[in-house]
Amino acid sequence: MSVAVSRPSSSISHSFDRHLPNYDDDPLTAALAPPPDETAEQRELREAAEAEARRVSDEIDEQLRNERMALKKKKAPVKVLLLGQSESGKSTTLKNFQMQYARTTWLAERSSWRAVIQLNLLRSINNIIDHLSHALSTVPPSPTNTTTLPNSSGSGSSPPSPHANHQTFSHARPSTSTIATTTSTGQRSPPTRNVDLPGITVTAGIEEVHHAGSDSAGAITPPRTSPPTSPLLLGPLQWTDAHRTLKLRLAPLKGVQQDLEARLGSAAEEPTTSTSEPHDALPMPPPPLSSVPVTASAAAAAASAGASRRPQEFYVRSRDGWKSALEKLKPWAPSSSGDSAEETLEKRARRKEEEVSGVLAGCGEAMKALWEDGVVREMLRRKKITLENGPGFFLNDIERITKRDYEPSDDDVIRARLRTVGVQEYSFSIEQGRTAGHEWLMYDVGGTRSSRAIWYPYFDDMDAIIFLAPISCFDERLAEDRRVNRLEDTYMLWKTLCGLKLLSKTQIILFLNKCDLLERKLQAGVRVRDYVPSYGDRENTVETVKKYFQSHFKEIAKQNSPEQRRFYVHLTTVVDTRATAATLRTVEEGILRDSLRRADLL
Ligand SMILES: Nc1nc2c(ncn2[C@@H]2O[C@H](COP(=O)(O)OP(=O)(O)OP(=O)(O)O)[C@@H](O)[C@H]2O)c(=O)[nH]1
Ligand SMILES: [Mg+2]
Repeated sequence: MSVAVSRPSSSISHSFDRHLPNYDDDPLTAALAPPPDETAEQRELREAAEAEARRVSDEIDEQLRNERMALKKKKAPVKVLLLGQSESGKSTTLKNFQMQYARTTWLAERSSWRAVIQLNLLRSINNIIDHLSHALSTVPPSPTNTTTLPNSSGSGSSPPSPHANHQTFSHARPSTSTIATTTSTGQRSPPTRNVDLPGITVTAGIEEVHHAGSDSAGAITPPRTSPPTSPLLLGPLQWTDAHRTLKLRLAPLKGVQQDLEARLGSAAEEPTTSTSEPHDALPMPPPPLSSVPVTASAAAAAASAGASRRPQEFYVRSRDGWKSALEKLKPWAPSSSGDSAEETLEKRARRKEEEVSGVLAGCGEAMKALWEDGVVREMLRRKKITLENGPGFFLNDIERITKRDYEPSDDDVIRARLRTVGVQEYSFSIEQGRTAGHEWLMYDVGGTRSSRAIWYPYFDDMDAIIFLAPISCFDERLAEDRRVNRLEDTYMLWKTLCGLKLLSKTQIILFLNKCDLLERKLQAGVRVRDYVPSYGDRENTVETVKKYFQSHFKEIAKQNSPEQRRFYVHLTTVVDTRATAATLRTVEEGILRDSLRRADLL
């Protein structure tokens, strides 16, 4: 059949023309071809119909393309960045996520935290010993007060050090003294203690200790509670030879701390004050973000740009952070092969671990005696040292942690302190619940001032930011720069983040954290208005203070955001895993909903 085909006028038809030079015998082309006697009016109508068909077709193509992208986005992991100053609780929040949503990995990693927890405990003990040594150096040893060193059989463990064992000092007669101690929660224990160890008796030598506000006023807060009622408190501390013995007995712990620190690397170091630190809360100028992908090299580049300030801080290893530090400390799996060099290393490492556990087990009772000693507590109180409120506080768990077969609990891991160095990426898949199956990528960053330069490359492409603001810190100063108030620094950071145009469409969720410590401080009588003048004459109650801080953060966000954004806020105590689980469920669903909604809008 031969059909005459008039040349179609549309571009589609032209392209047909090019690729299929001869249609004469094609029935489909014949069917679609305009009638040979088409009038000008008909032709106009036909062409309009063709144009409309093309438009609809293009629209469908576009829609399909968008749906494909949205689907891809939906399948892509939800990305969340944790931000906030150092010790604000970022890693602790990440741990809560991991514990709740990636239980299998959590359980697999849990025992790796043992060394970190041991180190946390050793830091506290050695800190006390430093103060004790200083105090003892100022008093001459008593000729009558003598003590024997504890032997190592008490806890069934090996001697901590050859020179600390088997030494005998003449014995101190225990006297009956009555000591009230303060627990980590601020409660007083019954006033009944003499400190007795196998082979050692610590005589406290004071009758009563009153320190209602002693343990919770915070590191730089002068206690504002009523003065002690007992005049004995005002006198010199009654040091005895038992304290000297304790000091000697615990001397090997310094070396063990150094050993663990060496194994953990720079994450185990806490920042020290540097007055040359930059004053701005978020120091580095942002690089051209749109062109910077979230990669290890981008982070490393940004890091090295800031490295001139404090090189040791920029030990950036994107995608690992504390995870790799823990990796180093993972219990060594038994090797099935022969006596290879690797196995020798393994054996050595395992032996080291056993040595650490052995020393701790040997010193457990002496450590407990030191921490529970009334004179030592009184010394700490007078020096306004509140270890209970600090990071990695495990002094109330000495007995458990110094056991040779100690295994960290969930709670121990949550409370363990290991500074984040660089950026740690953590991925997990929600295991159950309404959002099961979704992949998440969480980024945890180091929060010290000099670490913040490496945050920028991560701002791009985040579904949400969780910003941790520790509201108990209103009376504290930054460890890395003692001139800067911690709350002030957090305000500055919050303001900067809210003001960034790049983040104007990113959901920012604010965690007003460390509410438990805030409560403790207020109960101890610390007044917010003494540190935050704008607080004025408001009541110094927990609820009023929380409300005040909340509205202040809200106001900063409102005034500085380039576009209006919803204010998401949660009052948290992220070491409280139960309460945090409920918060995280809300946060997780909210972030996911927002991420999917944005995907649909693409
Ligand atoms: N009491 C109490 N302690 C908390 C809370 N949140 C965190 N901590 C403790 O504070 C310490 C510091 O918390 P991290 O989560 O390590 O802080 P970070 O923000 O990751 O700090 P960097 O890694 O230095 O940036 C840890 O020992 C936590 O256990 C809280 O709400 N209450
Ligand atoms: Mg951290």
